[in-house]
Amino acid sequence: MKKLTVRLPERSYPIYIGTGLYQQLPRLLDDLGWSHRPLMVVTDTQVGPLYGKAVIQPLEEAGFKVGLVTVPAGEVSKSLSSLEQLTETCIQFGLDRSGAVLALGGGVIGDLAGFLAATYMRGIPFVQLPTTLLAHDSSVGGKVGVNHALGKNMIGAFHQPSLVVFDVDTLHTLPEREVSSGFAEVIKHALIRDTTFVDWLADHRSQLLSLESDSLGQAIMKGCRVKAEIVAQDERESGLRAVLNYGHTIGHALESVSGYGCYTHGEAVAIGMVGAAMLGEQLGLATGVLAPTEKLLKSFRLPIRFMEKLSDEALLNAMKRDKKVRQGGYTFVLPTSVGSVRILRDVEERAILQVLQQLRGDTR
Ligand SMILES: NC(=O)c1ccc[n+]([C@@H]2O[C@H](COP(=O)([O-])OP(=O)(O)OC[C@H]3O[C@@H](n4cnc5c(N)ncnc54)[C@H](O)[C@@H]3O)[C@@H](O)[C@H]2O)c1
Ligand SMILES: O=C(O)C(=O)C[C@@H](O)[C@H](O)[C@H](O)COP(=O)(O)O
Ligand SMILES: [Zn+2]
Repeated sequence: MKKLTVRLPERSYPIYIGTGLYQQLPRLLDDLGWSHRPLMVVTDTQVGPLYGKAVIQPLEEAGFKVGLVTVPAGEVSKSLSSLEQLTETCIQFGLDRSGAVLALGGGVIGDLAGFLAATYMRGIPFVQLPTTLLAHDSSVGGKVGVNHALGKNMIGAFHQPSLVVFDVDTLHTLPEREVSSGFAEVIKHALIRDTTFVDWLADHRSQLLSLESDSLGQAIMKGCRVKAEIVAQDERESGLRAVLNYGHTIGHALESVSGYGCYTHGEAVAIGMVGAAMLGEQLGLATGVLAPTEKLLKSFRLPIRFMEKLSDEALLNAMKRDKKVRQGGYTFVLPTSVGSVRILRDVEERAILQVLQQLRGDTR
């Protein structure tokens, strides 16, 4: 088991990455001083039947009172109506302020259950138990929330977990599409910060896609390290943290305009990173970024173009509502070279339209 600490002034917490970790949950919760606290496990219809018992049984045997609540699998569950249902279940279970939430699943469950924990009785602690590769990103950093039809993650909070336990054994049941989707955020962490990580990903592609545990554990650790270092410097995104949004200006627009769930989050971010590379090169900020970005994403089976039918107007409107926008100007995280990025405000609409044109081509 490997350990990494997210260092924050008032609420540092550990991330454990390894195999067979759910057996150790009672001890890890005891270490937090949580012995015998009531716990509510939040999961989805796909993950619950696979891993619910493995999480709950050791905790019950150690004397914890554990409830379980399940939402439908998929992005549609990241909604205010799910939050309301979860809140009702917690009240009926008798969860009080001595209790805690355990988020067992991918990023949808992490964001939703984390937001439940942030709002329930004005805030109780929670633990992230990520089960997708993508969730190496979502389980770290404390951004929790739900979607609105008009925009991704429009309703939410910053609420850090007390602990992250990533049992990589769970990744062996992930559908192939979700494995690739997860690599989009791993690649993002490399592209924003670390050329050697970019090269390492290209060199280890076949081991990674076949989920070879040593390489996979290393990729998760490297990705979490990039994220943890940035969050430690800017917990609430007053500046630097926005670099973690690389590919998300276009990515989030694609997700909301195509209808949540049409593209996975990772697929949308992959296309968004290609768009950012096109824009960066067009604006003269960078050269030689687009081709390696496209090559790396394609090699991890990720899309690099989007559907013809999505309109410019709808995508631009969504980008105007992006959370990075200040006083109306389109805001992008753009590459300056492979492994480094900068934030650019007030990007001209004409330049964005050219990129959207270049990005069309997926006819699904
Ligand atoms: N808070 C953050 O910092 C942050 C960062 C990145 C992404 N996100 C959010 O994360 C969400 C995407 O997360 P995701 O890609 O994990 O999606 P997800 O949670 O919907 O999981 C993808 C699919 O895989 C299934 N699944 C999960 N684990 C499984 C397993 N081990 N075996 C078999 N099936 C499994 C799920 O049931 C689901 O159908 C988006 O809403 C995105 O906005 C948040
Ligand atoms: O943690 C962050 O900060 C990120 O931007 C990570 C992103 O991968 C993630 O998708 C996040 O949820 C986006 O945040 P948002 O504030 O743009 O909704
Ligand atoms: Zn993301």
